Amino acid sequence: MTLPDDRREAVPDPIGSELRKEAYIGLGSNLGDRETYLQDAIRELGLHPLVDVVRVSDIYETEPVGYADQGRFLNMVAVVSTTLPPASLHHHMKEIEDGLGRIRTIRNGPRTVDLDLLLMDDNVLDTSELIIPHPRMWERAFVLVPMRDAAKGKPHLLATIAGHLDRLEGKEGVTRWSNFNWRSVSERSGS
Ligand SMILES: Nc1ncnc2c1ncn2[C@@H]1O[C@H](COP(=O)(O)OP(=O)(O)OP(=O)(O)O)[C@@H](O)[C@H]1O
Ligand SMILES: Nc1nc2c(c(=O)[nH]1)N=C(CO)CN2
Repeated sequence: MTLPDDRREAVPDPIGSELRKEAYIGLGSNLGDRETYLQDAIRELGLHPLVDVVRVSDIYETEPVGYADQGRFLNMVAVVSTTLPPASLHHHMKEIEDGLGRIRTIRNGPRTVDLDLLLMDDNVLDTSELIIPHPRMWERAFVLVPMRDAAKGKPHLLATIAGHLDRLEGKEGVTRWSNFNWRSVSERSGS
């Protein structure tokens, strides 16, 4: 059935695009095979039926911040498109961390893989489990430098990132490590 033009907008979107949001997720690893942990985490993010990985940054090697006596991190940022509410997306991320062997010891300490929910469109949330935007993201060059890659084509967000980066110290501790290798991720998932 075709509707007259003036009625088309009233038809509900069958896949719920009005609920679809873009979420920025920061990933970090400084134990074991760091690059493989990042690739596995990205692959597993996209295995959820309601989560699509739509963009990824390059991978950066970064000096540890907060607790210095640990190895260098690899950090990157992924953007997912999802209809999940924030708490459910966060739950999915925690399951990935646990599945990839993350053991919580000291705050800011070494980890196989850490996933932080940075932004979810313009959502603002402050619960005991989840704060969005992530409360420390704007002061972390290891987040903002890769986020700049993932925010390509989003001028407003890019300007905000650039404003924070201008004021930040420690950017020299963030160096490009490699492209993110989509191919090896899809090879491992058999698609
Ligand atoms: N936006 C968010 N993303 C991820 N975790 C969050 C967020 N907001 C609050 N949290 C909470 O922060 C708690 C500590 O997280 P985590 O163990 O990853 O800390 P950390 O990585 O050592 O330090 P940081 O939080 O500074 O990155 C988690 O239990 C989680 O519930
Ligand atoms: N370079 C770097 N430093 C950190 C990181 C991280 O991902 N990269 N994560 C932390 C806690 O989330 C603390 N310090």
